[in-house]
Amino acid sequence: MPSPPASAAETASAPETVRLSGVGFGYADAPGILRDVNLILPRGSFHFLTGPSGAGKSSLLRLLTLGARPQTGRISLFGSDVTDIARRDIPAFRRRMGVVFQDFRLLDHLSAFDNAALPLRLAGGREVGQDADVEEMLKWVGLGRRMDARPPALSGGEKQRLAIARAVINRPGLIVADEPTGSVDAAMADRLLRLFQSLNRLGATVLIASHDQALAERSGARVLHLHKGGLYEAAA
Ligand SMILES: Nc1ncnc2c1ncn2[C@@H]1O[C@H](COP(=O)(O)OP(=O)(O)OP(=O)(O)O)[C@@H](O)[C@H]1O
Repeated sequence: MPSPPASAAETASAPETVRLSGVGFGYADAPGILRDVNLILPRGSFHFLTGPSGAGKSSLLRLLTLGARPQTGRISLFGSDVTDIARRDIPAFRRRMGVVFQDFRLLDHLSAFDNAALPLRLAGGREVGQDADVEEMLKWVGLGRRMDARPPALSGGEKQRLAIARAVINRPGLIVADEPTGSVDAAMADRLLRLFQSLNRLGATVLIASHDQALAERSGARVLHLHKGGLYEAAA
């Protein structure tokens, strides 16, 4: 995989990247999705989040990525309490996270290359070597021959791999991925897992929501399980 750019993966001195304390969350027609959830992701840790469909995995990730606010409890990221964060302060936190959404959220009018390069462009400027980093990352996820294609011309698995490349290109301190291997075969799932593991070794904190229990077990990562609103750590 590409060598890390000068910007360090993790700059905060806080020992925990994520802390949820007594978090409760639900929707008007689906209350109590999360009840009194406590979670600490130490800096540089790697966790899988499992649970049946509808258990609230995506909802939990949405809280962590500041796409929703908890109804009770507190959330802190990189050592800062973000429970009542002002909207204008959210982008600064988001720039420190790489998020792989279940529905990919790619920009259809941009090429695969430009989608993957977007976080680097948003972070400012075009540093020497950035384009080579993007190319190398796209090759790593098997899109070396599809760099000029736009998302509507990509398969589901290709879109998923592009979404992952975009999420990690900036070496974020926190990587949050929602079913990042749901559309790829087992060999590619293992390859993507290795990418997340490499980034984790470089210092990133990683949380992956997945139905793929076997992948979670193969990863050797700690496994968190959501069930009936509660979060449990599976026995090692
Ligand atoms: N925007 C929303 N408005 C109302 N209800 C919602 C909304 N988003 C999710 N829900 C409901 O909240 C519950 C939890 O959904 P969530 O997507 O968090 O679960 P999940 O564990 O990620 O499921 P899956 O594994 O199927 O992706 C489900 O019952 C879902 O129907």
